[in-house]
Order: sequence, then structure tokens, then C-alpha cells
Amino acid sequence: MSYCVNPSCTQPKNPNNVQVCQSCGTPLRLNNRYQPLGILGKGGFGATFGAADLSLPGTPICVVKQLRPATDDPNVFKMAKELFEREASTLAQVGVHPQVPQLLDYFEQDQQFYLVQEYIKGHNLHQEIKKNGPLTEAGVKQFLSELLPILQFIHSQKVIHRDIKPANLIRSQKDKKLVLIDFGAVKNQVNSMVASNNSPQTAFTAFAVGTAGFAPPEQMAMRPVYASDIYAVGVTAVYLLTGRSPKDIGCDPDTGEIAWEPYVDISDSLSKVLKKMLEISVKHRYKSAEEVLDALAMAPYEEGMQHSMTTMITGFSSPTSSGKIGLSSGGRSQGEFSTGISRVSMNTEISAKQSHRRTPEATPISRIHTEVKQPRSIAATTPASAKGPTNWAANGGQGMAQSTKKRRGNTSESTTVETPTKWKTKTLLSAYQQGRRDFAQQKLENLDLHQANLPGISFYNSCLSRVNLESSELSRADFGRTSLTDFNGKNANFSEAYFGYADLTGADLRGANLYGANFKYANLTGANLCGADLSFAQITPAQLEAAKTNWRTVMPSGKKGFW
Ligand SMILES: Nc1ncnc2c1ncn2[C@@H]1O[C@H](COP(=O)(O)OP(=O)(O)OP(=O)(O)O)[C@@H](O)[C@H]1O
Repeated sequence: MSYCVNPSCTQPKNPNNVQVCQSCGTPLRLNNRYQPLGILGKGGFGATFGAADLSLPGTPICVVKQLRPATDDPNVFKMAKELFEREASTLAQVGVHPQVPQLLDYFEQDQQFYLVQEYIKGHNLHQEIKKNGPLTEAGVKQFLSELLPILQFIHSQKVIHRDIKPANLIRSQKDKKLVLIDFGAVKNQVNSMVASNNSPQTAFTAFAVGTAGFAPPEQMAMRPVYASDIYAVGVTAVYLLTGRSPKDIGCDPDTGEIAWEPYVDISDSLSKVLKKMLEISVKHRYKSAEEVLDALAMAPYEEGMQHSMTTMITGFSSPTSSGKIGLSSGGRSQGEFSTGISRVSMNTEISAKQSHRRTPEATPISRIHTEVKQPRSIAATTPASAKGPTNWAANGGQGMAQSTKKRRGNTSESTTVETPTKWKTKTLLSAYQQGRRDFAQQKLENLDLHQANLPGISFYNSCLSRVNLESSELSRADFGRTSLTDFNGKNANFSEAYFGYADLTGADLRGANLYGANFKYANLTGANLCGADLSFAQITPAQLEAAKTNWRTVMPSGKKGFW
């Protein structure tokens, strides 16, 4: 089929072999090269088409965005054209990032402007949530650790996206990477021009500056800043956690803030980060993607410190304000990175315990820390489909190890800990195949998992010393605080995996794909990174110094053997 790009054509569908529209006579080839096949979306500024590039072997599919300047004034048209060209070069600049569609071409035809982009095959996050249900806390953290580095990159190129929302984030079918689409820069730039010209009829039709509910107030007032994208990422994270759009959540009538907190059941640390991302005032919001990544990386430490202080003051470990129980080591609260399902079951247990326990002298602090949040019914918020095996994040509760109660020291304080399951290669692979993704706090030493296909798995705070993961698929896996000493990760795919605070002493990562991996505060002493790909990885020169690298190692800069 050939699709007519004339917006007023009444019969845009044409047979494949015709050159001009049978209904309105508009040429069906753009720039003598692109054959529009169908419409993907339509707005006031133009439309977006899927098209075949006839000039290339195999006629690959691409995306053609049409921009219509609604003007008869030649001066304004000239200005719009200049702006379009300038913006096309900006899009070309950000399109070098592998998680942004590449700009393939741009041209003008019949007084309309066209941008040609790489076509990203896959579902967007709006579709994924509709199909599989909301994500767990771990899933949302994973999402943030994937998206924020893209934001870091585009901001470093002095570009503000202005329309971040679930529908503009496609999970690429090819490599499962998240791709940020729809840079609204062109139409918004032109809109600003229209606004400054004070002649609303002159250029492209003036349209929304982002999407209502996702865009912050300063952007709606036509004053977007980098932090405007951070706000939109925050709203997107809330959508992923709740499955609700901002319009279905509502806002605080006094402050104008989106009132999302009653709809989620997440750790205090993530809640704090989201709150700051969603600050109405730019002054109080995170200023950069890096600040958010830092806050997320520090969050477990902060909770650990808070817990230690409680222990010092009350003399024993007690539940935190969110109902989680601290570990005796003073580390992070158990279950902090677990799925919503596992956390709910743990809270239930605490609630039951609380009624039997002798409460310590009620100092204000102990009162705060023994307050237990009512567990929310997961069934009320999670659709049945979310529990099915296709949901990669919401079903971590499946096959959870049994909970037991332990007495600690002579304090008679009891807590709930998960008894580590004795995992074998077969049981772990089969649990993963059945949909389980949460393998946090497990003992998995010496397992043979070579060539395993485990994308998105969470081994948070587990022990994987000497595990064989050679040539395995572990993109986006969570190895936060995991012990990976002397493990074999040769030629494995760890793209965008999280290794924050992990111990990788003596790890073998030769030839591994570590694209975009996050090594915040990880110990890489003696780790072998020869031939590994560290493009866009978050790793410091000191960490690289402590590890082994060679001329084949692709450094975060994208260059071989150079920092
Ligand atoms: N590079 C791309 N690869 C694959 N699909 C794309 C790409 N760019 C856009 N799309 C899809 O095309 C459709 C239309 O996109 P487009 O950005 O033109 O408009 P929109 O998102 O409907 O509106 P707006 O730009 O006002 O947000 C969307 O469904 C989007 O997912």
C-alpha cells in the first residue's frame, strides 16, 4: 500500500504500484525515495508515517515525520525553515546515542518539512503496563537506571526533550533496550517563535508544550529547563508503579503537587527520590539526571544509617516507619529492593507480630520507628495478568523462599527473614522461565549458569561468588550489593546492568558487554576487563585503575583503551 500524505485527502490508501494519489493527485513518493505505507499518528503540526526507504536494499522501514507550517507569510516560512534545519541538526546530534532514534534524512517538499528517523520496533511502556500491569519497586529502579543516563546524554547536548512519557519510551524488540522517541524540539521551538512573534496564525500551529500531567508548570508556561524532563520522568515512574495516568491520580489542591503517594507501596528511600523529582518548584527539584542517579545510589546507605541511629537510640533493631525490619548488621532494610508482593507479605507478618510484642518504652523516636503501615491489598492494584509469567517485574513473589522468624541476641526482638533457598541451576532457570525475576538475598555460589538467558533478573544483595555466567544474557540485571568475587562473566551481556556497591574482586569480565552498566561504588580490584565494552558505563578512573584493561577495552568514552 502507498499512503497519501496530504492531510485533506479523503482516500489516502492507494495501491502499492501507483506514483500519485488516485484520489487527490499528491505524489506518493517523498524526496523520490520514501514510500509512505501508513499513518502512525496525527497532530495539529502534521503527521507521522511508517515508510519504506526504496533507495536501500531490502527497502527498510523508517519513520517519516511531516511538519506543516500553517502560514502564507513568506518571511515567517523562511524563519520556520531555518529553525527546522537547525533543529534537524540537533536531532542528528542526539540521534548518535544508541537509545535515541537516528535521524536519517530531512528535506522540504511542497512547502512541508520532513524528518526521517530510524524505526524502533517494539512496544512502548504505556502498552507494556496496560498488558502486564504495574511494575514493582525494583522494576521502577531498573527503569530509572536505564532512562536517566539517556537524559544525562541529551542534556549534555543542550537538548531538553520536553515530552517524556510512557508512550514515548519504546522497549526495542531487537535488544530489549529502552529508546526515547519523539523529540518535541522542532514543534516547540517553532511554537516559541510563534509566541514571540505574537502572531498565532503565522508558523506551525502552536501546540502543547509537552503532555498535560507529565509536563511541569514551568514548561506549561513555555519556560522549560533541564529539570522539566526530570519531573516528567518522575510522573512516568509513578505511572509505571501505579498503572494510573496523572489525570487519574489528581493533585493536592493546596500545593498543586500530584497526589501519588497513597497509590504506591514503596520504600521510603525511593519515595523520597520521587518526591524530589516531582517538586513543583524547580528550585527544590533535582537539577540533573546525575543528581537523581546519585540519590538512588545513596538511598540504601541513608536508610542503613537511619536504621543504625535507631538501633543506637533504642538499643535494638526495630521496624522502620514504613514497616520494614532492619537487619542486625545495620545494613539496608530487608526487602527494600524486593517486589511489592514480597513486601506486602512481610508487612503483614510484622503487623501480626506487633500486637503480641511488648513495646519498648515509648520514646518519640521508637514511636516513629515502630509505626506500622497497613498493608495494601495487592490484588486491588495488580491486574490478574500481572501475575502471569509474562510479567517480568510484578511477580517476584512467586516461589519466594519461606519466611521464618528468628530470635536475635538477648533482646527477644524478633524479625522476619527469608530463608535462602538452596538453588540449583535447573531450579533457578525454571523459576525464571515461570516469571520470577527477584532472586535478591540468595546464596548462589558456584552455580553453573553459562549461556543462561536471564535479562532483567535481580540478584540484589545475593552471593554469586565463583558463579559461571559465561556468555549469558543479563542485560538490565540488578547486581546491586552482590558478591561477585571470582565469578566468570566472560563474553556475557551485562548491558545496562546495575553493579552499585557490588564486590567484583577478581571477577573475569573479559569480552563482556558492559554497555551503560552502573558500577557506582563497586569494588573492581583485580577484575579482568580486557576486551570488555564499557561504552556509557558509569565507572570511575580509580575503579578502572584497580581493574585490568587492555587496548581492546572500550572505555566509557566509546574509545578503545582510552579513558
Ligand atoms: N522512531 C520511531 N519508531 C517507532 N515508532 C515511532 C517512532 N517515532 C514515533 N513513533 C510512533 O508513531 C506514533 C506517532 O508519533 P508522534 O510522535 O508523531 O505523535 P504522537 O506521540 O501521537 O503525538 P505527540 O508528538 O503530540 O506526542 C506513536 O505511536 C509513536 O509511538
